[in-house]
Amino acid sequence: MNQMTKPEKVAAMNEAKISAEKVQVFYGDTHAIKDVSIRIEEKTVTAFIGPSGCGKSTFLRCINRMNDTIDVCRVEGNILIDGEDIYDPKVDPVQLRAKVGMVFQKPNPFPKSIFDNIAYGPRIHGLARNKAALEEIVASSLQKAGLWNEVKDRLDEPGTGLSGGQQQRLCIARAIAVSPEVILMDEPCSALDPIATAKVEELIDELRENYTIVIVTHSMQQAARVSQRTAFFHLGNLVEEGATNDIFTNPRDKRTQDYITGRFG
Ligand SMILES: Nc1ncnc2c1ncn2[C@@H]1O[C@H](COP(=O)(O)OP(=O)(O)OP(=O)(O)O)[C@@H](O)[C@H]1O
Repeated sequence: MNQMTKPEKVAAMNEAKISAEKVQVFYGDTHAIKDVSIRIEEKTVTAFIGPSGCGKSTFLRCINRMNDTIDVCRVEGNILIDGEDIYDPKVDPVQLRAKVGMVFQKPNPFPKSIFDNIAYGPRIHGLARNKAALEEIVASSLQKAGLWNEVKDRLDEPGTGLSGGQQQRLCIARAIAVSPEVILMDEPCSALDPIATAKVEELIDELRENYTIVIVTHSMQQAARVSQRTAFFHLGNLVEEGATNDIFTNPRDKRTQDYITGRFG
């Protein structure tokens, strides 16, 4: 009996939160993602790296169907989250994007108060029973994003009045407010100075306790600092994926080695 249960347990521990199989993405005639299969582990930070134009953002956007919003874009293959096909016609993309939140390169707070930036998602998804419950969600989201102490006395002020780094943490808090399971980050620090970058990186490290995080970054130092897994893309192909430390110290493919040693890209 014990012999039966043990392998099952091991399999469960290795279960992927996100599993992509033979994904192809086309923008009209441009074949941007070529036959990409990857398993992304739960409560782990996975970094997507690779030279400009290799398809990192395109593949990231497949994970919450943001590419649906681009007319010429066509996605083929399978992407499962918790074993469920996210491209199934029964899946509502709005619900999917609450479960799979996204943070963009440039902080993009709504032209609303700090409070309303966070309250917006919970309101449209009906997550709070009353005003007190909404206030509780706003406070806890800002706390989780490490911003509460800086903004608790100015919740009625515009989100756009915060510094760039604070705005990015506001956007992370906004993503957290609808209780996502996965957070996609597309170069979240590229518009931030080194101090704000360090704060966001610290936050990413804390968030991985509760969320599965996928981050696109041009900074190999950042990938090395924040991620446990790294995937290297090149010309639309996923060249290799593995433990971050292995990818940076012992890459299997010459293209990865050339990229991480600065020979191209
Ligand atoms: N909206 C779009 N319409 C047409 N082609 C696009 C679109 N977005 C991306 N592409 C093309 O798809 C390919 C992959 O682009 P993508 O932005 O995913 O690469 P990336 O690795 O994220 O690049 P970068 O690091 O420069 O942001 C490129 O050839 C790009 O020109």
